[in-house]
Formats: sequence, structure tokens, C-alpha cells
Amino acid sequence: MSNHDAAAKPPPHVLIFPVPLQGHVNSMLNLAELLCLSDLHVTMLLSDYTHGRLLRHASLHSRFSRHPGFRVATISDGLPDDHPRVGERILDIVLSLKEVGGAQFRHLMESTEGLSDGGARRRVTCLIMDGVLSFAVPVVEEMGIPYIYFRTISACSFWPYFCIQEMIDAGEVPLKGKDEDKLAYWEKKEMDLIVTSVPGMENILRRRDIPGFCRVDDIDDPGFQAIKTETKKTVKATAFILNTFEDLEGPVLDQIRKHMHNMYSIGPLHTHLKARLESKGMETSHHSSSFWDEDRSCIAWLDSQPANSVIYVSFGSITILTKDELFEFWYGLVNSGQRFLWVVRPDSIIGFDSGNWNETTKELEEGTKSRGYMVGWVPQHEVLHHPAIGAFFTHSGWNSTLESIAIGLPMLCWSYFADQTTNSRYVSDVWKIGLDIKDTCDRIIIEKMIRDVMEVRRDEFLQRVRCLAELAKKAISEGGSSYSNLNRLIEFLESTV
Ligand SMILES: O=c1ccn([C@@H]2O[C@H](COP(=O)(O)OP(=O)(O)O[C@H]3O[C@H](CO)[C@@H](O)[C@H](O)[C@H]3O)[C@@H](O)[C@H]2O)c(=O)[nH]1
Ligand SMILES: C[C@H]1CC[C@@H]2C(C(=O)O)=CO[C@@H](O)[C@@H]21
Repeated sequence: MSNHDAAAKPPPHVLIFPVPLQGHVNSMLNLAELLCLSDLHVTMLLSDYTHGRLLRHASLHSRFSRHPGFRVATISDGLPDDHPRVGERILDIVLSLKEVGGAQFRHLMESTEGLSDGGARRRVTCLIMDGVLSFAVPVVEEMGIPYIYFRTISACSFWPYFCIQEMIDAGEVPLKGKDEDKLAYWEKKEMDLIVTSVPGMENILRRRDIPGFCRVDDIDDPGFQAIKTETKKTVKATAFILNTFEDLEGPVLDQIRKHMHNMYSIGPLHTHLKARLESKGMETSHHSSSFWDEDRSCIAWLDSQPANSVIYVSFGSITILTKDELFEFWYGLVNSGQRFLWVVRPDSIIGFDSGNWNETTKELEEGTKSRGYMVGWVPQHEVLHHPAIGAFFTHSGWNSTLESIAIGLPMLCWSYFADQTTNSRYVSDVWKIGLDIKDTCDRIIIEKMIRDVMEVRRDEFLQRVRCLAELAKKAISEGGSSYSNLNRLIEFLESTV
């Protein structure tokens, strides 16, 4: 793509604004770097809190030092520093930004002359923002700046969100009885009823598979309302970006396209970026974008394990577990007899201070010592690429799902919330590349499912997921759908100056 002569005619200036959370920031940073590779100017808008985490734990500066057109700007997310920013309280970030973000965003755009660096760059020429941050829209509309939504989730989870009103009209949402004990609620037969009101998904989704934020019993639930309203606003944007590819989610993308003609499926972004860096002869070695320190000792441990023998377990950056859930997973892993590498984030266990493992048993300790390795956070890309890894036990966050597909690794899915409940259904019942144990957390089931995904059914999953990995590679290669769509997007961004 283009090579701008910055002195003669400054390039377009794109402001990228993710929800300030690990999964969102990861995919938006990949997009930012892809745009920098086409010589566009990019400013990444982060929360102070997130920026602080990246400065402490990641290597953002070394990653972007080779892209002189890259800048960071920050605003406050409005939450106190000691807000947990994990678990179901994560929606506080979106709700708080809605309260405090608009004025800050206006100030940033007006008082800094559209982030023009005192005239060294153009004012912002286009805003690419997360699909749930519409509070920024009035400001850019007044300034005549086009905006594009980038929803960092799958198409298959976006579409049911888009059809929330249809699900309400059909009586499929809200779900009744949420005030009951969580497990009793999940076991209800109603949860297995097929959802009929989401076009194209009539034979796929059960009620338990619709995105987790729809699991409300009160239609006025503020989080549910926020997601519903934000999603409906997607159609007003100039364009819509998804981190997916046509051969993976074609039928759902076609449904979405009926409402949003200007759509760009440009994923998987992490491999897309790697391929374009390689094609320019640029270094592709690992740069951390992590909010936690990456513990590299796990790579040495993996080096000493046989090929395909380890199940990698990680539930992403937001999931929190009760102590009971932790022990069910732990027994399941140990009793499966498989080797395991398990990421237990320091802030992820409710009421269990890190290091306070004195409630473990001899059985767990010995099983872990001989076959397991537990760490706080890992360089996940490197781990997934390691020849010792045989499968991924995941919460089905969209980045993790795409990372697993792009490498060709079967998955065992235990979804926690949000889009994950739908992604896991697609993994098990549409793409058939793994198993889904959502809404159960029982050591016997976990033990059996680990064996199934690592041994009993591994070959069948492996064969299909390797086909998808090939298709993912094709999508981002020259002439492929994501490759062409990214070029179209860049052309559009260039047309805004
Ligand atoms: O030890 C670890 C664990 C994870 N990761 C990375 O962290 C990211 C995690 O993203 P994701 O798998 O999407 O999970 P979440 O962190 O839970 O992401 C949130 O954001 C996603 C994108 O919107 C949603 O799909 C999820 O449901 C939502 O919880 C991935 O890129 C991983 O490679 C690491 O680098 N090291
Ligand atoms: C905090 C949550 C708000 C919406 C985000 C999301 C989405 O639907 O885009 C999915 O998972 C969460 O990370 C986000």
C-alpha cells in the first residue's frame, strides 16, 4: 500500500480508541501497527490506568519505535485505581466512560487541535473506535470527522447482540430465575431451548449460548441496556470492522452485511500483521503488550515436555474463579493424567490471596509437581506455538479463539461471560474443532473432557482446525479476503484527507 511523502503531503491521521481492556487493546494495537506499516499516522487513545499497565509490563515503546507516526494519548476511565477491573464488574468501565468520557474526549479533540502535534501532523482525519463507545460520536460528528466502529468480538456473537430486540419479542430474552443459585439456574431445562429469533442461527444457538450479557432476568439491567443500545448504533457509522475472516464466519457476515454494507473483515489481525511485517523484511519477534509481567520460565518448562503432550489452560484477562471452581479445575487437570500449563492470574481467585495455597492437598501438589506448571501470565503466542502444546483449554475470548484457530490447535471451552458463550458453541457445534463445557464446573467432567480433547477425539478436531488454519492463512495472504479488505480500508482512510 501507499508510501506517503510526509513532507509534501502529510498522511491521514487515524485515532484508535479501544475499550481499555487487554483483549481489546491487543487487537487494536495490531490494527494500529498495520496502519503504521502503510505510513498512516496513528494515535492510540488509552485510559491512564491501561497506559500505566502497559508502561510497567509491556514493551510498547520498543514495538512502536520503528513507526514514527505512532503516538499515545490518554484519558481517565473515571474509576478509582483500586477498582478490580475484572469479573462481572468489568462493565463498570464502559458505564463509567459513558459518564466521564464525553467531556474528556471533547477537550482532547478541541484543545490539542485534533491531536495535530502543533501542526506536525494532520488533525485526526478518522476515528476508529470500539463498538461500545458511542459517547465519542457527537464530538467527531460536530467536527465533520468520519468514524468507524471496530467491535473486537466474533461475528457470531455480534449478530445475536444485534438481534436482541427480536429475542425479546420472541420471549427468548430475558431469562427468568436469575436470582436463583447460579448452578441451579444453569441446570434449568429452559437453558437448552433452541433460540429461533436470530436469523441464520436457528439450528445453532440454545439459550445458554447467546452472549452472556443477555443472561439477565430484568430487561432494564444497565449493562444489558448499554450493550443493546450501543450495538444498535453500529449501523450509523461510516464503516464496520471485525477481526475475523470470510471463510470462518461467512454466513453470519452475510447476515450482518444486510445492515452494514461497508464492512471490513480483516482478521486474524495478529497473523495478518506478522505476514505484512515479513513481507517488508521487518523483524517479527515477540513484543509484549501485556498488562501483567510475562513469566518466561514456562517456555523452558515446555522445552522439556514431549511433543503435543501439554494442555495449555488460560481464561484470559477478565475471568475470575471462586475457590470451588479453582479446585474443580485443579482436580480435573491432575486426575486427567495429562501434562498442563495453567495461567492463574494473580487477581483471578475470589477470596484467595496470591500465594495462599495452603488449602491444597498432597494429591494436587504431587500431580502438579510431576505433570504441571502454574504461572501468573505468559507470552501466549509463544506458548501456543510451542511444539509441546496439544490443546488449549480456554474461556473462549475472541483473541484466544482466533489465536488457537490460526495455529491449528483444538480447544476445550469453558466460557465465562460476554461473547464467550457464543464463541464456544461455534467451536464445538459449527466448526467442530473442540468441546464446550459451559455452565458446568465438575472435576469428573473436566477430567473426561481433557482426555477427550487431548487423546480420544484429538485427531478429528485436529484435522478440522488445521483446515481452518490454512483458510486463515489464505485470508491474510496477497489476494485473500482479509488482505483485500484491509487494502480497501486503507484506501478508504486515505480518501478522508
Ligand atoms: O497469559 C496470558 C493470557 C492471555 N494473553 C493474551 O491476552 C489476550 C486475551 O484476549 P481474549 O482471549 O480475547 O480474552 P479476554 O482478555 O477475556 O478478552 C476480552 O475481550 C475480548 C475481545 O473483545 C472478548 O472476546 C472477551 O470475551 C473479553 O473477555 C489474548 O491476545 C492472549 O494472547 C497473554 O498474552 N498471556
Ligand atoms: C467490557 C465488555 C463491554 C463490551 C465488550 C465486549 C463486546 O461485546 O464488545 C465483549 O467483552 C468484554 O470485553 C467487553
